[in-house]
Amino acid sequence: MELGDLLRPLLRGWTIPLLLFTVGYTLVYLPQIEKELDEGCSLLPDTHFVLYSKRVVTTQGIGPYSVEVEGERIVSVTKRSEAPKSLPGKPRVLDYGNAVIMPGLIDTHVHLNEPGRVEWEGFLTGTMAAAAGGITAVVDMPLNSRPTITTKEHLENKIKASKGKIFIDVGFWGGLVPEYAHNATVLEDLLDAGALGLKSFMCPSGINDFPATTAKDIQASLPVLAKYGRPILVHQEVVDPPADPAHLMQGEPVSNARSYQRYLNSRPISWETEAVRQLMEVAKDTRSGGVADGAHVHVVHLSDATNTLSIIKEAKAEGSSVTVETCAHYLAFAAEDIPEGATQYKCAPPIRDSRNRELLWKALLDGEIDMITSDHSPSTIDLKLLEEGDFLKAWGGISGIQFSLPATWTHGSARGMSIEQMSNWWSAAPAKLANLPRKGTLEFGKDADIVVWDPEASFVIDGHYPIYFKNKVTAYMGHKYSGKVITTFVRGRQVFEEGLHSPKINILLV
Ligand SMILES: NC(=O)N[C@H]1NC(=O)NC1=O
Ligand SMILES: [Zn+2]
Ligand SMILES: [Zn+2]
Repeated sequence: MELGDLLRPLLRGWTIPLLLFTVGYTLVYLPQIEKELDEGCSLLPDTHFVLYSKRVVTTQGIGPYSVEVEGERIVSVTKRSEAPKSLPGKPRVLDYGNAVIMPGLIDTHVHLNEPGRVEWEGFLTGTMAAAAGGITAVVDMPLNSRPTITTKEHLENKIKASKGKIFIDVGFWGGLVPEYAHNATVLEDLLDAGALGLKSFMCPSGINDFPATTAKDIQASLPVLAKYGRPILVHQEVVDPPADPAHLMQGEPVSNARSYQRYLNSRPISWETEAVRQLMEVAKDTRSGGVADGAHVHVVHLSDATNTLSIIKEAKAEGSSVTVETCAHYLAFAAEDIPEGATQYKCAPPIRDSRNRELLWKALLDGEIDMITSDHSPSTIDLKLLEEGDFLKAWGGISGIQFSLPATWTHGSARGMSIEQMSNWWSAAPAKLANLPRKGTLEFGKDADIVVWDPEASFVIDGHYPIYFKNKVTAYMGHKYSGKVITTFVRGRQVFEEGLHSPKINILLV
């Protein structure tokens, strides 16, 4: 007798129950499993919990508060001198004592380079590093992925490439290049597909399929951006006076290319000042009643705190809709301290002298610079030419997303910066730039995007330090910082806690 013959009479009576079970399983149980999988995206099993510490950064000031999280949102922020008790039937209380509970950082200037250059970085490693650094959302730049994100199709392709690979919220800037700058349909399609705004370069970007735009090209995009109430972010250098050919990573070998001063001379302050002068001319269109009223111009990675900043201040005072960021590395490092051949410090515009660094800090503290980003722009290690130490030919870009918080805190607290100021530059202001109204502060109804960190804990980034971004060459290596991230929550999911990451969460801001 075959096995089937044996089972047949047994199954006969079971046919209907089996059928019912299958249908029930598919309709009721499978969705439940999906939900549990999503819940498994957190290191914490709870979906309703309370965070407490003596130093919570709220819109009412910093102090002892409890922050209640339910699902993805903050459902209450309450002042109280003691941690609430964990009682049966009540949400679990996580008491972080004297640590700081703060809105997660939002880094609006990050190059994740996927698809197309995953050997440089990627969604997985880049967002793991961000989560470990207390960053709960990044906005990815349209370069250096391949293709660059200049059309709707390219953006859709990038969104697809991110599926199942991200630990935090990720949004996207679209790219503005001369080919489409005057084509409103292409730009509108890109914005409709979810781009949070546009980004362009006023000088060669180092990536061939992302050519430079002129101020006129940028001006042409502004009425489209006005219609959507979105910003254009601009890399503010123009090759003026005409090039020292060395800066373009081509040309003949140049003597003393290992000297940082040599590199600094190749990209003078005048490049930055002239670009911003041209840009602030076209930004006049954003003024109230102007042809691009509703659009916004954002200057990325300000490195010069002298003439360039003065022009930006003037444009703001005259009513143009303008903001400016600087990067953690301009606030942490100074040209005089960069060793010969140390190309891990190469970026553009370059890190300038310590006098300028102090002026950048003063401008932040005086409210003249609006926010800070990482401009995390990695490449493979070989492109950094660490052995030759050739500053003129090495890839220009600093990897450091994981260290933004400790670097800002260490250098800022030494200059009188408060935790609330830091939170404003790293969370509230970038949320506004990227138009993310549910993010940036700890308030009722907002996304539960939270970092808990210890300002007093210090550490050295050495060869043993766990670095999560892909290519572990960084300007921050060898330096000592205070400000250790304890844990990071993204929309109520605990995605990082002291060396451990949750499974990926896969949420996009588009
Ligand atoms: N292409 C690219 O990422 N360039 C960036 N690197 C850098 O240091 N400045 C930049 O604009
Ligand atoms: Zn740039
Ligand atoms: Zn950049």
